[in-house]
Amino acid sequence: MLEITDLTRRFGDVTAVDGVSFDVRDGILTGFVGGNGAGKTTTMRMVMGVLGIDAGEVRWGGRPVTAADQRRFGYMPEERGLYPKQRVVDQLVYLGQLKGMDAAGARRAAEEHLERFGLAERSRDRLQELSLGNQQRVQVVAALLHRPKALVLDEPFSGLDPTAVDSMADLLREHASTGVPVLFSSHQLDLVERLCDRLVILSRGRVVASGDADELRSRGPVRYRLALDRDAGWVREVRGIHVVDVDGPTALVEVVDDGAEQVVLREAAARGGVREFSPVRPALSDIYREVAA
Ligand SMILES: Nc1ncnc2c1ncn2[C@@H]1O[C@H](COP(=O)(O)OP(=O)(O)OP(=O)(O)O)[C@@H](O)[C@H]1O
Repeated sequence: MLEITDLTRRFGDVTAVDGVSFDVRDGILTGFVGGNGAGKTTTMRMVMGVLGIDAGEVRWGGRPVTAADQRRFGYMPEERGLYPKQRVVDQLVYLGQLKGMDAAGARRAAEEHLERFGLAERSRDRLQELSLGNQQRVQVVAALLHRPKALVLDEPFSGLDPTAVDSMADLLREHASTGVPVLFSSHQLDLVERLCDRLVILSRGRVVASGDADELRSRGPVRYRLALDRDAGWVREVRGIHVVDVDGPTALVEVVDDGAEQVVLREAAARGGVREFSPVRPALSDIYREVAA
């Protein structure tokens, strides 16, 4: 497990990362979400040891992380950093060797992963001849090649088409299922919600929420959908609720005072013609907007 405690980094007057704490647990995917400039990249760089830490610490396996540990992690940096003119497979073999693999083992692993991503036929191409999405896949292969002990990926899904997103997600899940902690950043909340076991939401350098999707949703407002066979405008008169929307015979209401939904239900039943009265789980995007506001 990677434990990130009170991590802080300043650039001049800007505190890019401000006392950030969260765990990246073994065997699951943790999504790191936040808007532009929230501090995701800076946090990941500190975890990987490519940027100094002003305060706080990163622990691995219960003790402070070392440079030797970080070499055994897989990292996909924001600045992708592969060589455009070098052939795909040669560059993967080279990177594998830098990570301590022998040439034959690195070649085998590279070919296996390229095959997996449908890139086997491109392995002799120069990187710059590939589409941006395929270059991205090669970049992820580079991070995975040496069977890393932990994976830290900065925006691995950006620019990928839906099929590539699915194959990338399968690959990450497969690695996670071998007990590896996986942390990846993304702007795409819907994607993170679909793929992740846990989410960490960052805003202006601070963690504003973390947990699994259900836990986060349960912090959101409780809403009910009401559908009648006649106009639902009367809900506006009910106390203890906030009316989010009324559209003819349907209404969406938010419970402000505990139990106020029962008042709505009783009133609806008394008026007759209730077709539906059901709780609505808030979308994670609503929670995100609320906590990141
Ligand atoms: N090397 C640097 N020098 C000065 N300021 C920096 C540096 N790196 C990051 N920052 C600032 O730190 C803050 C956090 O940036 P960071 O890149 O970590 O955010 P992010 O969440 O990864 O954003 P994005 O999703 O846009 O990549 C921003 O205000 C950014 O301008």
